[in-house]
Amino acid sequence: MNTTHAIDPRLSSRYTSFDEVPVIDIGSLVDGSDIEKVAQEIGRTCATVGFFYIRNHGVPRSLIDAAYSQAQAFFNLPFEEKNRINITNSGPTLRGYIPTFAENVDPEKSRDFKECFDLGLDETHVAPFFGPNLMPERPVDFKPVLERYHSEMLLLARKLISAIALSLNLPADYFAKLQQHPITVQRLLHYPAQEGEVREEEIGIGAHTDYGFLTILAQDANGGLQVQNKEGEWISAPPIENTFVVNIGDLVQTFTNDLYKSTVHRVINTSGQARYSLPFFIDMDYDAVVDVLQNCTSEDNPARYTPYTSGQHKFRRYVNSYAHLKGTQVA
Ligand SMILES: O=C(O)CCC(=O)C(=O)O
Ligand SMILES: [Fe+2]
Repeated sequence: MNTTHAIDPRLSSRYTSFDEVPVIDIGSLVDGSDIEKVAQEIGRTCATVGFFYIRNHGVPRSLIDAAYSQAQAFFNLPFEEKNRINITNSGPTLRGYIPTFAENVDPEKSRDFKECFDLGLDETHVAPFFGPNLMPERPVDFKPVLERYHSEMLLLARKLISAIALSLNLPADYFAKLQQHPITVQRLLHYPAQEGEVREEEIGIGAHTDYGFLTILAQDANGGLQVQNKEGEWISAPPIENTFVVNIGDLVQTFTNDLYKSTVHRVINTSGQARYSLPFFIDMDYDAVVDVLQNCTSEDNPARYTPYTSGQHKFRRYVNSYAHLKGTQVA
């Protein structure tokens, strides 16, 4: 990665050894040979970093490459064509195309210089965040390739989630029971090349935590993802071949009474190139209640959260970040 131009000093990150965002080999979780070992490692990392790379995840390289190709072909379409499937036309489904600056995850501080496309799998289930996708007419293989990619992500997420349950001394299917029809979003992201000095007021994606349970991210070779550590320092999470970046979201932090961290992160694309990434998000069922786990409380450490539903939390966070939802009443 070449840093081709000056960067606002407030945006600098400290490159540290990969140990800071650890790499976990999940081969024995994927093939079932030593689930417990991987679960313990994931648990330790969730309690310290909240972010980790996974290696030996079993997702074919050819499928990941195909998903990137479809994303690039889609974002290369004329704006008017993409804008026909704008998320604002999707009603409560909240799927489709999101132009630059239409979603700002840290709106007080920065505008997000990114465009997105969101799709889901469950097109018949009836609840907000579910329903028909808004699919583009081109590229022709967009729908089948991305649905396949999304399905693979869901399978992988379920394995990781069972490991998270085991790491908390819960039955492997503890969370799965609250994820019969989970809200999922497969997002495609395009961060256009930023010209001139990159300033904090306008970066790829502003500082935020993820709203859901778990995120699995494929990032291209251009870098730019930064993760905030306990001291408030920004640590780079550079691309590593044949890995995904996994992070836990707000729902896990609530379930675990802050034991596991929903870590703040952002993207600053100083590569001088267009950057693409493919984050997959999984929450719980829309109506599932997110409440502090009993085994994460004690007399000295009472519950720090009052229960809420998964859908309620996601919708609140959307209202804060989507221009077209500003001012919407939230239950
Ligand atoms: O593009 C990335 O590397 C991260 C994106 C992200 O944080 C998000 O979509 O929530
Ligand atoms: Fe994120």
